[in-house]
Order: sequence, then structure tokens, then C-alpha cells
Amino acid sequence: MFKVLVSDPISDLGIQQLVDAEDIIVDKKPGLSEDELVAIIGEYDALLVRSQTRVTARIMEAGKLLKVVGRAGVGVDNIDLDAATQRGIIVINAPDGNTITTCEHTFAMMMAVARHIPQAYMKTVNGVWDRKSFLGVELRNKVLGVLGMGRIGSEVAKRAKAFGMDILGYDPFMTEERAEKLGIKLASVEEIVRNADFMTVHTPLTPETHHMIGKDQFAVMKPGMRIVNCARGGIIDEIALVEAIDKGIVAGAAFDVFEVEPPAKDHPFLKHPKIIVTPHLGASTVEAQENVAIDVSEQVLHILRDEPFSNAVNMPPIPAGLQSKLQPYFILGEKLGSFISQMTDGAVQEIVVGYSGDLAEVDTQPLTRYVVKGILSHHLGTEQVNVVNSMHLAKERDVNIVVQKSHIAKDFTNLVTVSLRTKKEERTVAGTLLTGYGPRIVQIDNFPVDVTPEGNLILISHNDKPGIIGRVGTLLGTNDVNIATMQVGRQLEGGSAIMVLRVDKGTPKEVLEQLTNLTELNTAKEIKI
Ligand SMILES: NC(=O)c1ccc[n+]([C@@H]2O[C@H](COP(=O)([O-])OP(=O)(O)OC[C@H]3O[C@@H](n4cnc5c(N)ncnc54)[C@H](O)[C@@H]3O)[C@@H](O)[C@H]2O)c1
Ligand SMILES: O=C(O)CC[C@@H](O)C(=O)O
Repeated sequence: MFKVLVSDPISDLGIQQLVDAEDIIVDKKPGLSEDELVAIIGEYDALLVRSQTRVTARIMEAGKLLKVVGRAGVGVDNIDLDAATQRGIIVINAPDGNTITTCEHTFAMMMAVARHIPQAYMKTVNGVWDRKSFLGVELRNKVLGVLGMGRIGSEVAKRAKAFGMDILGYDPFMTEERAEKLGIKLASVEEIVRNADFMTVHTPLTPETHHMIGKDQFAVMKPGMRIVNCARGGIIDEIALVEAIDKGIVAGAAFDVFEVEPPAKDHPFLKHPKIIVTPHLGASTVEAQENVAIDVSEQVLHILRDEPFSNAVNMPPIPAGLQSKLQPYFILGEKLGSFISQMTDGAVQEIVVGYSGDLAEVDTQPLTRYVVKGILSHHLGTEQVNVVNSMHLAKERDVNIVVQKSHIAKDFTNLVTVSLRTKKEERTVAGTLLTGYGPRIVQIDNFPVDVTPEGNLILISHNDKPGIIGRVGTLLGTNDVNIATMQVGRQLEGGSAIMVLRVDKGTPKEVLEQLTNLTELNTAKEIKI
């Protein structure tokens, strides 16, 4: 007999298959505190949550029998994935069940902000018949900018076409071919900000998307824009948005999500006449709640019964023999993936992973998953991508993955080479494990280097001319960026060259821009590992 605890309000119909199962006992106890959960979780094999329960490391630790945590929804930001992985607890989610519902909520919000529905409602029910203050705008013939063209963003784009809107879409994984199929135009964030009448965000919250719409974007924004966020709080800088509305740049905003939820009582959105809000209701329909609960219950049943399952968002078990052989390479593979995705521009089309030397002899599939995880995590967020789903996510985005093996590894016993082909360019890094020293990057494009992939790095491509290293050092020094180590690689004297600097802290954007403007310097990119 297995025991399942449901600790958030989850659709009864959705979990009916668990209730009906002869080998399962279901207890519904919504609203427990962390301490209360810690006290009882020890007797349960599975925990089912929505977004309210924070499944912390303490709860996992106390869950001695816990095999699976099921999230009825997409985001797993309320679950400590590392703690789950460490304890061998499988975390699953239901990524598809609430797509349409959230897309429809986005439209409800877009139309409400276009026609001032909540504001007009408030006045009318308070006895004021005001037909002058609420002149709206049509959606027809307007430009809609969609940031994040995944499941929800793509559905929004499809429906916006029916409203007669022109759609500009931005997503690092969007290719011209897919954009053409969807009938949208690919654009950069800046093009969207400068040209859209409405803008809606549908990305995960990652270090890259955090405040992706902030002061700089509002400064160049098309006046009169209306903005919708039904994705995650923090993608749009809340304070900068209020300023932009007060300056007359933004005409109105509709938010379902907040940087801190629930927002404080004095949050500037809550009394602003041009901002409408809902309390994270994007996924709250009967249909979506049933869908996600059915999906997640089905997978929980499979896991408890030791049957094949899908939608795991953390680490799968790897056979013991292979685990010990490959384990040290997992870190190298993921770091190479992260490094190359940060140094390469454009939508990813192909990943080529080469294994040379001893590695050519073993089943490297788990290692490839780590490389792909490192690449995709940069764009999709570490919370969403893991070694279970990385290949699936790449396939979903039409990214071709090629694996090549060779018994010869030139100067190294083992070498992992990763090439990334995008619409714009093709780049390569190679790395090895040095006994006693750990992972090393030994090649960047055609340049031999010796770089420990760790911390804050700056990758510079320049022309090999006297004085350039000094100029870079002086510029960083004057901006209080301390260089810890430096590596320079070139092929020919006076030809193109690269520099890899390790610095003590993150490099501000302006400093990177100033670096790029130095004579004989082509590009300067920050890489964080
Ligand atoms: N309000 C709600 O109740 C609710 C409900 C469901 C989902 N969500 C949230 O909506 C968001 C989208 O969900 P989804 O199911 O469509 O996810 P998805 O993974 O299918 O799509 C996200 C897309 O964002 C893209 N992306 C990543 N970084 C980007 C960047 N810097 N710029 C542009 N695009 C970038 C990814 O390539 C991906 O295609 C998530 O944040 C999810 O948690 C909210
Ligand atoms: O459970 C909810 O209602 C939130 C759902 C949503 O934010 C998600 O990520 O799926």
C-alpha cells in the first residue's frame, strides 16, 4: 500500500484515479505549515502540490519514504529540486495541462487593459455612470510583441492573429522556419519594445529574463504601449514600469504575477489607476486544474508502481557501473554546454558533441544529456531543464543533436568537444578532465587555451596587437573589476586572438560595452559558470 499526501487544493476529479486505486491511500490536507508537513511527511510515499506548498529540503529530509513529488502545474520554483535529486526523490510536473487556460487569461488581461474593464466596473457598481473616462483601443491592426514563444507564447500568437494583430516574436529558440509556420515575424527585444502596441511575456524567470524589461527598455519604448505579464513576477521590473506609466510612456499594464507573492499591501500596482491585477490566476480554470491533476496523478501512479513515467524534472538514476565512470565528466559536460551557449549568438539549430579517447568506448548518452542541459539551461532556466528532459526539450525545439566518437584524442586521454550551430554562427569549445585539477577548457574555436570553467569570466576576441592586453587591464581596473587570472590564445602573430579573464565579481553591462569599443577588440562577453 502506498500513501499519497495532497497538500494544496487540487481538483478532486483530477486525483480520482489515485483515490480509486486499490494500492493507494490518499490524504487531503491543504494549508499545512512547513513544521506540520515535516511532522507527518515520514509516512507518505508521494506528495502532490500546486504552487502554495513550499517543498523544502527539510520536508524532503523528513520524507524517509518519499519517492515522488508531483507538481500540478508547470513551474517547480516552490520545490527544492537539488534536495530532491540528492535524496533520489523524483519531481514531476504537468507542463501541458494549463497552456490554453493561461493563454486565454492573457487575452482576458489584454482586453481588460485595452478597454479599462475593471476600472469601469468599479465605477459602475459604485453608482457612477461614467462613459467619458474609459475610451479604449482596438486590438485589430495593432502590433503585439511576444517575448517567449514556447507553449503559451505560441498559443497567444495564434489567437492574436484572429484578432487581426501583427505579431513580433522573440525567443532564442525560434527559427525563421517556425516563425513562418506560425505566421509571425522574428524580432529582437529592442525591435519589439520600439514597435509594439501591446507586449506580453511568456518566458520562465531566469537570471537572463530577470528584469529583461527595465529602465533601458522603457527609455526607448513606443509611447502608449500596453503590457501584460501572466508568466512570472520579475521578468518586468515593477518599479521601472510604474515610473514609465507615470511618465506617460506606458498606457496600461495587466499583471497576474508579482516579484513577491502575495504582494505587500502597499505595493505600487495595487492602487494604480492604470494597472490591473489578478492573484496568479493564469492556470485557474476547471479544465486546467483537472488536466494538470490528471496528468500528475497518472505519473505518480506509474512511479509508485515502478512503471515507465514521463515529465520528470530532476535526475534519473544511472546504472551504478556507468555512474562511477562518467560522474566526473558530468560536471565538465554541463560546464562546456553552459560556456558555449553564453559565447554563441542566435537561435540554436544544431549541437555536435564529440567524445575522443577512452570516452569513445563507453555509453556516453547520460553525458550528452548533461551537455545539452548546460546549453538549454542558459535559455530555459535551470528550474525547467534537467538531465531527464534536456534531450526532449531540444527535440521539441527542432534542435538537431549529433554525437561523434573517435578513439584518438590528440594530446589528451579524454576530450569532450561541443560545437553549437546557430542561425548566426558556429562556435566550438573542448574540455578535458585533468587528474588532480578537475575540468579544463583546452580549446575555444581554433585557439588552444587552458581555462578552469568556474566563476565570472570575460571572453574577448581581438586582434593580436601590442598594447591591447594593457588597455583591457586598465579599463577593467578603472571600473573596479579585478582580474584574478588571464589566458590569451592566438594562432598567428598579429592575427585574430582571444582572451579569457577570470574576474572577482560580475562585470557591469556598461563596462562590457566600453571593452567592445576598444580599438582592435571585436567582442567582449561575460560568461558565468
Ligand atoms: N500565471 C500562471 O498561472 C502561469 C500558468 C502557466 C505557466 N506560467 C508561466 O508562463 C511561462 C511560460 O510557460 P510555458 O509553458 O509557455 O513555458 P515554455 O517552456 O513552453 O516556454 C518558455 C519559452 O521562453 C523562452 N525563453 C527563455 N529565455 C528567454 C529569453 N531570454 N527571451 C525570450 N524567450 C526566452 C524559451 O525558449 C521557451 O520557448 C513560465 O514562466 C510559466 O511558469 C504561468
Ligand atoms: O498552481 C497554480 O495555479 C500556478 C500555476 C502556474 O504558475 C504554473 O507554473 O503552472
